Amino acid sequence: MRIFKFGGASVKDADSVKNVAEILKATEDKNIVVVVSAMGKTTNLLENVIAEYLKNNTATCNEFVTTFKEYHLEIVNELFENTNHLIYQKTAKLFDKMVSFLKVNKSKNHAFVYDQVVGYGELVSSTIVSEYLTEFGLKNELLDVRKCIITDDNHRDASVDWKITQQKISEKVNTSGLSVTQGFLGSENTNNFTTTLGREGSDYTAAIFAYCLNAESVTIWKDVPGVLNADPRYFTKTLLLNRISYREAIELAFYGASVIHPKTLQPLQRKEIPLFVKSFLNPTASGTCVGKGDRIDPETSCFILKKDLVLISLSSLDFSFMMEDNIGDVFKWLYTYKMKVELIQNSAISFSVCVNDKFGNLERLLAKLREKFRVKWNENVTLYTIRHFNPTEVKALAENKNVLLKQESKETVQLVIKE
Ligand SMILES: Nc1ncnc2c1ncn2[C@@H]1O[C@H](COP(=O)(O)OP(=O)(O)O)[C@@H](O)[C@H]1O
Ligand SMILES: N[C@@H](CC(=O)OP(=O)(O)O)C(=O)O
Repeated sequence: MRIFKFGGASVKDADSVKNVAEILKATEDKNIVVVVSAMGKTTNLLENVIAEYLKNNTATCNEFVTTFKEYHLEIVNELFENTNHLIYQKTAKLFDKMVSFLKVNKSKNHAFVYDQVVGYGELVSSTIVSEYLTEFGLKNELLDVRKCIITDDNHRDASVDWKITQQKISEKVNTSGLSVTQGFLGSENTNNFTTTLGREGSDYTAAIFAYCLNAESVTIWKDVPGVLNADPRYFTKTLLLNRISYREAIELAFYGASVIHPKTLQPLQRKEIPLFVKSFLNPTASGTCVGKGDRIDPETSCFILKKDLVLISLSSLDFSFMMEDNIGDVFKWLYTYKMKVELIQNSAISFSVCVNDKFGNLERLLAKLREKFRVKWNENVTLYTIRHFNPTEVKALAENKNVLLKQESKETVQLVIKE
């Protein structure tokens, strides 16, 4: 049994969906679970629907809904010649369900509404991919992942209930055929409402299936040749990493190498299931293999960056030390306001923390911190991380940049830079 994950870029238009079918056709193994994400940038589009909906901007919300429908219908029109094909009814049903949720919903809980709406990206894309594979001659079963992955009710960042999920996946997945399912989604155990596993969480979905099915491997198909030693969006010279250890991959993903979702690696490492990162543009190339061991091949420095972070610097109002009690309070509030902590540094009377304000709570956090500390902050900072650095590279990176903070350990240098 193998797990293949196709992300937004690999199903962004009709040609890409056709390419997915070609990749599956060329694979000798027929026992595959295919995990698909929403097409292209659909999740961003649905985030706009939700934002406008919650602001009661009905006209703008409806415009985004129309764009969502038209985008998918254009892909369907190109994929299916028969205008009476069942796919038209199936997609129309999903569109109607989404719209009627928006009509009848009374909840103002952003995270809850978000999960109920954003999930339609994956529900529509998996339906189109599954129907197209059938049309193409690849018999498959469309699985509702919400009947397989069971989570708590922490909407937008739900945690998996591994015991029930294991049981459900074993029951629902036909291990001798091709299944297509949705990435990113789960459902609440108590009432079946849709939950999501965090943005870009479909890689993690693939790892959950792999873990529960004791899969032979996971392959995530990307628009890059594999894991590179630097983010190709920001660095012109990059090198393909042929092989990396789980530990190295966890570190890279944690520091922000967005090619692999950080939660993906732990379940795979626990069962020593290899992860292949391959190019859907060049499927026969070997890509990157993440597996056992402790090295990276080739041995090289890796450059990662995270943008749009906030650096908060605190000092005590009365010149007292920043000790356990003060720091304990800071962490309690960071947790309460759902800040993702990227880096911390402290001295006797000051404490700096670089955070990702994923849920838009910065103002509230700052207000709370001001009750107890002198607070300074810088928005829109970038955190650069260099693993296996050499000093010349660090110097070159920092040149002509406004470095607000630097932290160095044996293997890693991190710089917080105001661009
Ligand atoms: N170290 C890296 N190696 C390769 N790609 C990277 C790296 N860091 C960031 N990326 C970015 O990750 C993208 C692929 O991941 P992602 O956008 O999540 O794909 P998908 O949504 O299709 O699954 C690449 O297009 C690339 O811009
Ligand atoms: N569609 C979701 C989940 C996901 O993982 O997408 P992708 O595989 O395209 O990163 C998102 O954009 O967050």
